[in-house]
Formats: sequence, C-alpha cells, structure tokens
Amino acid sequence: MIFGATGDLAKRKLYPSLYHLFNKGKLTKRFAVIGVARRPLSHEDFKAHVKDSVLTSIGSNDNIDEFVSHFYYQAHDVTDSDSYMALKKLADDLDGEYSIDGNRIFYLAMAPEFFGTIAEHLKSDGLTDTSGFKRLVIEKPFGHDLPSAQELNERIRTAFSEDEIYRIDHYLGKEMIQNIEVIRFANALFEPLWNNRYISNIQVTSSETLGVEERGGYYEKSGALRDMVQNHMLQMVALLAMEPPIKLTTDEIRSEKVKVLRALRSIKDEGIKDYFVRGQYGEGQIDGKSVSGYREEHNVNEESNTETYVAGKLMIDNFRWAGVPIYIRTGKRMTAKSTKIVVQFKDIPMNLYYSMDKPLAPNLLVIHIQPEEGITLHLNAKKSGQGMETTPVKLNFSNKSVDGMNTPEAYEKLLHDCMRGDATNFTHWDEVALSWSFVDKISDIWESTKDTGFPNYEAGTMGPRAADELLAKDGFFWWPVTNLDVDNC
Ligand SMILES: NC(=O)C1=CN([C@@H]2O[C@H](COP(=O)(O)OP(=O)(O)OC[C@H]3O[C@@H](n4cnc5c(N)ncnc54)[C@H](OP(=O)(O)O)[C@@H]3O)[C@@H](O)[C@H]2O)C=CC1
Ligand SMILES: O=C1O[C@H](COP(=O)(O)O)[C@@H](O)[C@H](O)[C@H]1O
Repeated sequence: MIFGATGDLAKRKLYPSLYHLFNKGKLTKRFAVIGVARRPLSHEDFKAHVKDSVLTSIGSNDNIDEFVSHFYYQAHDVTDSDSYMALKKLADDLDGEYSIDGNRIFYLAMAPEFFGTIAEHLKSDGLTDTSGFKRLVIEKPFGHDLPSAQELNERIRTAFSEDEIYRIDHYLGKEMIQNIEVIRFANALFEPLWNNRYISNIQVTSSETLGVEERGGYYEKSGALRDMVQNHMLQMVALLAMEPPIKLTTDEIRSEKVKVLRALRSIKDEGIKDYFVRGQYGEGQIDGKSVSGYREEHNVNEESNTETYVAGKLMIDNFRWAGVPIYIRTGKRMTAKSTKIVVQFKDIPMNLYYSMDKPLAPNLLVIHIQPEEGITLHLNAKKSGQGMETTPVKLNFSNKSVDGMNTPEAYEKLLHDCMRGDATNFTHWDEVALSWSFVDKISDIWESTKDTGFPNYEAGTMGPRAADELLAKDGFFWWPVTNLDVDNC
C-alpha cells in the first residue's frame, strides 16, 4: 500500500523502481499495489498514472501493461477514520486474489505530519491484523528534533515493532555508500591503516547545484542541518568510522554504527562556532546562468536565517579515531553536484626523494559516490627519465555510472531489501535518536542567534570563506570535488 500514491516521490522514484524490480524478475506475480491518496481516481486512471510515470522516467514499456495490471486505487483521506474499512476490504480481497498470504508493506510517501495518524489507524482498523508479515516504510524527515522524533516513534511503535519499521535514508541505497564497508573490510590494504596512526583527516562533501526549488516551505523549517546532516551525512560518517562488525547481519552492523554516533564529541554552546559553519546562498551564477539568492526563493522569508550550507568538524572520541577530524560539508547552489569522500593519509616521516623543502603529495583514497561511481587512490611514483623526481599518480576504479542524481536505483535496492525483510540499509531508532541529539545542540544555538550575516556565499561557489578557515586552522584544506573525478586521470 502506497500512501501518497499521486505524489512526486511515488511518481519519480517508487513506480520506476517497482517496474525495474518487476522486469528483473525480483517481484513474483503474486503482488498487488494499492495506491492511496485523496483525489478521486478509478483503478484505470491510476494504472494510467503509473504507466505514465514509468514511461516518463525510464522511457521503456516492456511488459508495462502486465506490470500496471497489479495496481489498484483507493481514494481516501488518511485523517478520515471511516475510510480505513474500505481500504481493509480492498486489501483483503486482493490478498485472496493474488495469494499474498497476508504479507503487507505499508509505504508512507506523504507529508510527515500524517505518519503517526496512519500507523495508528492501520492498527485500530485491523489492516495490520494479518496472517503474514507487516512492514512500515517511512520517509524522511523522521521528526524535526529529538522530542518530535520520539513522539513520532512512540506513535508508530503502537502498531509496528522496531524490526517491522523501515526508515528510509536513500543514501544508504546508493551503490558506493554500500561499497564503503566492502572497500574497508575486504581489503588487507586499507583496514590496517584505517585509524589515527595513518589517517590525518577525512572529508565528506555532498554538494548540490540546485536551490530549494518548490520546497521553500519545507526547507525554511528544516535547513541543511536537518535536511542533510542529521541523516545522510551522519550515516556516511558512521559507515566510515565503525568497527568491523562480527557478522554482516543487520543487528551487528547497526550496533557498530550506533557506537560511532555515541562517540561523537558533543559540542555545546559557545564551542559550536569552533566546529560548525553555516551559510546561506545569495544570488550568483550556475552554469553561466544567473540564479536568485535563497531569500528570493518561493515560500522563503525575505529575512530568512535558514542555513542552506553546513560545514562541520566531527571528532570521534574513541581509541581508533582520537585526534582525527572528520570534516563534512553540504549545501545547495554550490559549484557542482557531487558526493565524495576523501580519506587523507598522514605524510611519511621524511621525503627521501627530490628536495626536503618540497613535500610529497599525500596519499588519498577518494570514494566517488555520485555522479560518477568509483574509487581513486592517489600515490607517488617516480617521474619517467633520469633522476629521482616523484610525480603523483592515480589508480582508478570506475563503476558503471548512473546517469542522473537520486536515481530510482537507490529506491529500487531499498524496496527490494524491504520485501526480503533485510533492514540493514535502513536506520534504526537508536541511530535516529543519537543523530538528533547531536544536531539539536547545534540548531538550538543557531536558532537563538539572529545575526547571521546571511547571505554569506554566492550561488555557484563552494560555500562561505569560514568553511575554508575551519580546516585551515588545523593545517588542512578542502580537497576540490570537481577535479578529483574518477575519469580525470
Ligand atoms: N519528492 C522527493 O523527491 C522526496 C520526498 N521525500 C519525502 O516523501 C514524502 C512525500 O513527498 P512528495 O511525494 O514529494 O509529496 P507530494 O506533496 O508530492 O505528495 C503528497 C501525496 O500525499 C497525498 N495526500 C496529501 N494529503 C493527504 C490526505 N489527507 N490523505 C491522503 N492523501 C493525502 C497527495 O495526494 P492527494 O492530493 O491526491 O491527496 C499526494 O499523493 C515526504 O515525507 C517527503 O519528505 C523524501 C525524499 C525525496
Ligand atoms: O534527502 C535529500 O536529499 C537530496 C539530495 O539527494 P541526492 O541523492 O540527489 O544527493 C536533497 O536535494 C534534498 O534536499 C534532501 O531532502
């Protein structure tokens, strides 16, 4: 059951992903999808809507009619208690018709204020009273801060147990994010060096060229800290910093990620300015075109103090990472759309080659998450010819790139995981709670400081100058994300 079946997420991500799974034979024929939204559509109208979504997104129509024949629609206002009975009747009928054995997935692709209400009704009106499995897939944002996340969690837990709740973080469905574990734990080359003896710092960048588009209303209340840092950025950090799990099971991996989040140095009050920088874009140029500043965007206050950029220095106070800064940065309207992780290794004790005053380039491991996917290892080698001069060289592995951002691929993997009952790439409540309690301390201070000096970076740039100073005071600089490309060697 997809709640919010006529919405943007369902159209652009969920139907194309289900279609891919269907065509790859990963969905049996024994499935039905009930779309739920308020507008009055017939089953046939809805099938046409799904077909159109797939054709627009993928441009392919192999088996499309067979695919959409599994779709049904229920016009239903989720706040209206009476309409859940009709939904249950349709679900029970389809259960029999498709021999589904009572297995149900409820996907909440709707505004978060409805999540609690829907979960409670699913239970009180008997939709979760089923002979098979029942799973709840819940979209972000999971709360606005720790108290609201706790309240939401309590409401959904009245109907679903923790292991039936699949909290989506679409970054966890990205191919190269799933690869972090493999790069670390399947290579004798890296794991022994993956600690404070050999790594000087780690940089995680997720930059976007887009502005807030039509989402000004949501973004005004969220900002980059809640929109990107609380979830995607901290999840990447947890995967980079966790200890090897004793087994690759959901519980073991989650428990290692939780330990990282617990070890994050808690930064409070005045200290926040030494660790975090916020920014907001003003007008500027992207791809040669003039774009407006954030304060001029639709549904944005003209004196808004919402941050569209965050840079931060995270310290993980445990044995492995003591003293190694993990820098993160994310923002809208930056120079390039790019998500990259740069692991910078410590310098060797002295340069035997060439002159002592010219340091060797540091070894870097770059993990390219998007748009290109791959890894690059930056080494030093001998320059061809006579003498012992060195030159930086790059070893590249380029995964087949996905053409486009936030592609259905991540959703496809996550939907399939949920169908198989594998919650590894979804966020456990403990991770959500720890991330909020870390982020809340920053947002509390930022929201009480009105003199922000915004806008403080021009659209089309890599953020405010203070973000460079954050690294410079530790003797580092941001490795550029635009010329570290996997194909650029
Ligand atoms: N769009 C995206 O790319 C992403 C979205 N998300 C999250 O996914 C969720 C959905 O986002 P999105 O698809 O963009 O939202 P939309 O506003 O596009 O869609 C909302 C959907 O909810 C339905 N709806 C609204 N009110 C009710 C109601 N009272 N009863 C029943 N149905 C209702 C609407 O249909 P109708 O008007 O017919 O009732 C529509 O189908 C949000 O939580 C968002 O944060 C997360 C990541 C990316
Ligand atoms: O969750 C979100 O992510 C997107 C960025 O996702 P990506 O896969 O394109 O990197 C971001 O634009 C959006 O604001 C945020 O809500």
